[in-house]
Formats: sequence, C-alpha cells, structure tokens
Amino acid sequence: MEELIKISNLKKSFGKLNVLKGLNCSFNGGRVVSILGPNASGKTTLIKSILGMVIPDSGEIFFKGSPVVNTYQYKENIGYMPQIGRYPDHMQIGQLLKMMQDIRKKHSGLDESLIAAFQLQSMFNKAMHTLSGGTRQKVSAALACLFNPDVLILDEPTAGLDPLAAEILKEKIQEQKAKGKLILITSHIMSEVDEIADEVMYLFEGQVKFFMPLSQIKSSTGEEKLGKALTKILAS
Ligand SMILES: Nc1ncnc2c1ncn2[C@@H]1O[C@H](COP(=O)(O)OP(=O)(O)OP(=O)(O)O)[C@@H](O)[C@H]1O
Repeated sequence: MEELIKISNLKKSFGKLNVLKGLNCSFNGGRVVSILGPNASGKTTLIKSILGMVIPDSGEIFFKGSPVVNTYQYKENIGYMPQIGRYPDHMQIGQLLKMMQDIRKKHSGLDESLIAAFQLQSMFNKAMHTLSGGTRQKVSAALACLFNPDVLILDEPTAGLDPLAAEILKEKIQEQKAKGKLILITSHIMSEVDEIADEVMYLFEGQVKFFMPLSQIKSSTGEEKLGKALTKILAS
C-alpha cells in the first residue's frame, strides 16, 4: 500500500516543555492506525502538526512523498474530526455544510453518506449552538468524510455517540480503509481500538515507543485483550 504520510525527526517544544523529541514514523494507506500514549505524551501535538495547526520546530512531514512545509494544498486530502468541534454558533447545520463546500469550491464528487446515515437532513435548519454533543459529533464526522479525503484523522471519534451512531461510524471507517485510505485514530477506549485498529503506534515522552500490528501485540504477550497486552508490553 502507498505511503501517505512520513514523519522525520519531528521536534516541538512549548516553552521549556519538549513535547515531540525527534519523532519518526510513516503511515500507509488501507490501514486503521491507533495513536496511543499517556496523557500529555504528544498525540494531539503530532496530529496538529500533520494538519498544519501546530508548526514544528524542526524535522519534516511528507505527504505522498512531498514535504508539506509552507504548503496547504495537501490539506484537501485530509479529513479531520476534532474531539470537540467548534463551529459558528448561529450557523445552521445545512448552512455550515454549504459554506464548507463553497470554501473548498467543491460541490461534486462529495461523500454525503454519513449525512444520510445520521439523518442530518432532518436537522439542517437547527443552529449549531442548539445541538446535543452527540449530534455535533455526527456533524464533525460527516464533514471529515464529505470531501472524500485520502486520510481521515479522528480524535476520540465515538466518544459521545450513541451505540447506533458509533456503529455507523465504525462501518464507515472500515469502508474507507477498504478503499485504500489511511485512518488515524486517537482514543483512550481500548475496546474501541481493539475493534477497529490494525496497528498501534504508542507514543511515550515525545517518541515512538513501538509501532506494531494489533495481532503482534496480542501474540507476543499471549493476551487476547488489547488493554492487558499493552500493560504487559509496557511493563517489560
Ligand atoms: N499550545 C500549547 N501551549 C503550551 N503547551 C502545550 C500546547 N499544546 C500542548 N501543550 C502541552 O504539550 C503536552 C502534550 O500535549 P498533547 O495535547 O499533545 O498531549 P496528548 O498526548 O494529546 O494528551 P491527552 O491524552 O491528554 O489528550 C502537554 O503537556 C500540553 O500541556
């Protein structure tokens, strides 16, 4: 499968705090990769660096082989679902979706399947500030997929979704993977990672501690459950 993202010796500090300390990794298409690590280990900082929302101090990020520094075009190929989506309060769902299409100048070749699956049409005239947390999450997920990106970055995607909606999103993730796309997920819910990830990248103190297929994590520890397997690996 094609290498979509490569990260080379990435460093980022906030003041005296060294968050990313020379991080190296690469991500191929057709995979669901879960980025795990303790609180404050740099997961969000890494994701935001890929998205161009955090500017690294040094190191390089390549998208499909080209360095992303000082470019923005590559971002059209990434769909991002933040943990907490922030939207203009008084904008209605329908207006928001239309505005995004106008900004992107893309009105065809859209993937509107999540809009339909989450039945968002029936809520198109609801203002964003009136939405429940879960509905807001559904809008974020629908937006992340709307422009058919090659890469999806999902931050705690199913937290806050009801079981049916969570199932719909998990099916969407599998469908996107089957199309050769890369899905990066951060989650602290081990059962969710266990269910949907192919590989785990574990960050510790600003570096990659390991990057392994889920199957190998389990076989090398003899544990069926990811949570237990991780505990064993980290203790060894
Ligand atoms: N803009 C910022 N200014 C200062 N410090 C920051 C900033 N962004 C992140 N940090 C710090 O960098 C460290 C890593 O944060 P980050 O959000 O990347 O961690 P994380 O692995 O995503 O954590 P969590 O699991 O809690 O979501 C934390 O100590 C955080 O306080």
